[in-house]
Amino acid sequence: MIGLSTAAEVRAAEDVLLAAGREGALMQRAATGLAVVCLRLLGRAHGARVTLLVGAGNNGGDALFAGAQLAARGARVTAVLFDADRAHPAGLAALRRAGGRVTGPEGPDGLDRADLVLDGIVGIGGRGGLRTEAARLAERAATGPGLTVAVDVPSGVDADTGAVEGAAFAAVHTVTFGAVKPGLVVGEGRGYAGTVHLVDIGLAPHLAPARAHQLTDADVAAHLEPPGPTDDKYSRGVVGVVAGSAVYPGAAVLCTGAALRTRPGLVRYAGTAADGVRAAWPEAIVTDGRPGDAGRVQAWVAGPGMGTDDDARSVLAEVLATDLPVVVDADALTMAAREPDLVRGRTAPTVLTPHDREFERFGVPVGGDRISSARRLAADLGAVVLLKGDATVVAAPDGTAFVNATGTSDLATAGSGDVLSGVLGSLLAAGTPAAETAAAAAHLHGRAGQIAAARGPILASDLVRVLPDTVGRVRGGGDALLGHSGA
Ligand SMILES: NC(=O)C1=CN([C@@H]2O[C@H](COP(=O)(O)OP(=O)(O)OC[C@H]3O[C@@H](n4cnc5c(N)ncnc54)[C@H](OP(=O)(O)O)[C@@H]3O)[C@@H](O)[C@H]2O)[C@@H](O)CC1
Ligand SMILES: Nc1ncnc2c1ncn2[C@@H]1O[C@H](COP(=O)(O)OP(=O)(O)O)[C@@H](O)[C@H]1O
Ligand SMILES: [K+]
Repeated sequence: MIGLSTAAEVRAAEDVLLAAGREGALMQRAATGLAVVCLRLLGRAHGARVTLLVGAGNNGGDALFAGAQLAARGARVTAVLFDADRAHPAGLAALRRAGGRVTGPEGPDGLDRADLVLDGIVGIGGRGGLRTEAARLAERAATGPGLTVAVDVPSGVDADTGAVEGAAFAAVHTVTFGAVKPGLVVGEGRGYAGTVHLVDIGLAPHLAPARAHQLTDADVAAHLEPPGPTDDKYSRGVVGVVAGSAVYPGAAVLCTGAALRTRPGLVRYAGTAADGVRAAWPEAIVTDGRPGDAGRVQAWVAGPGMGTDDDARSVLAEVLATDLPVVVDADALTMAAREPDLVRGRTAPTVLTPHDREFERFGVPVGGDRISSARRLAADLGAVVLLKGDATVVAAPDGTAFVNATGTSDLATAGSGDVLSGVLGSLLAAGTPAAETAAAAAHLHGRAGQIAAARGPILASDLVRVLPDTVGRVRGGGDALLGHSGA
């Protein structure tokens, strides 16, 4: 599991080392780690043209020291100082000693010919979008030839939330220090950070336990244990699906198929799409009656394509009245938003899976801080909230959160959410803790998207088709295989 630490948590850990007089060492570790990544990205130092955008804080100091290391190896380094009087003095001296050039925001910045641009404008001390001068140069960097690399955090991105208010530096790579910050992997910030590289500067022993996490393939593999010699079709966890309708059986077919393909023990279906489900999945146990007619299950998935009329409402209420885990998706979310008391007060886990428009039906739009929004709704309803997006966020009522690392825009296709709810129901039926299980489902769904899209555009049914292969590859520790960048 990768911990995501806020700026305050990072500063608190830094303070312990600063109190021990280690300030210089911290910055040297950061700058050296940064220079090493830059060298790797450049492939060579000698003759490479590097522009540093340097703000007045320690973030600029990191850029200056790293620039000095690159200059010492023969790179042609130009530092653009936004505030010449306040630039990190030791960093500036080091750059000058190594032969780097120094200019101001109006000077010859080299951006039009740069091989690499380092964004040391602001780090975790930044507030709001970039100021005018910084915004102008960030824009030129984005449209110029140089590979854009952010120092610690892309300037203009809120390190804690990923919110971007105004202009920000668009990085292809971000080299971050001590811990991955949430804003690099969630919301708008994710798009500005690009590939995240974590540099260890010795903070780990002093960091507070993270309240937000990213799962790796190894974490998710623990939810995908193959059956043992004493297992049978019941012991692996039976999932029940209430979804679809006679007119629209597609959602039921996708959801049931995803549940079957994730953990092929037993899936029961109850509802008016029974004929369609039977035809598509002869392995499912199907009834056109009520949930109570379906037989025993260990978790329910309710919602995709089930409608929102009185019949649908009574089916949802029946499922929510059980003491079993329930996934509330799609039409079931619409009904739960109208009547939150259907969910509040349940003792068994409930997992709500809204996208932004469905989330808003519960009263408040998501806004720029997706983790806090998901946490608030989770605490309000006493339910796990899986907020879909390019980086899906999962929050538990106690504030524990997860940000998914495997999202791919290929998942933006009709029925993709129905597949996710089937995967999730299947994993929840094993009885594992709901929030981490929801995060594991989002991870697996994203991996399925990556695998299915390797050959071209995908349909939701392609996700279902590749699920067994996806499970196998995740079990096999596929992080490297699948190009997981993580941190
Ligand atoms: N502590 C340590 O030992 C270590 C710290 N490390 C590094 O230090 C970084 C934190 O440094 P920090 O605290 O000095 O703040 P920092 O991010 O440079 O920002 C302050 C500057 O930004 C400016 N500014 C603010 N908003 C702005 C905006 N919207 N647009 C434009 N400018 C804006 C603000 O200007 P002011 O408001 O003062 O005019 C001020 O000049 C951290 O991210 C990591 O890189 C590592 O070396 C490891 C060891
Ligand atoms: N741009 C994107 N990048 C990554 N994932 C996405 C993107 N757009 C949608 N998704 C994912 O695709 C799924 C879509 O779900 P949903 O909107 O419920 O679709 P549907 O209702 O058609 O089944 C979610 O898991 C969401 O996280
Ligand atoms: K920065």
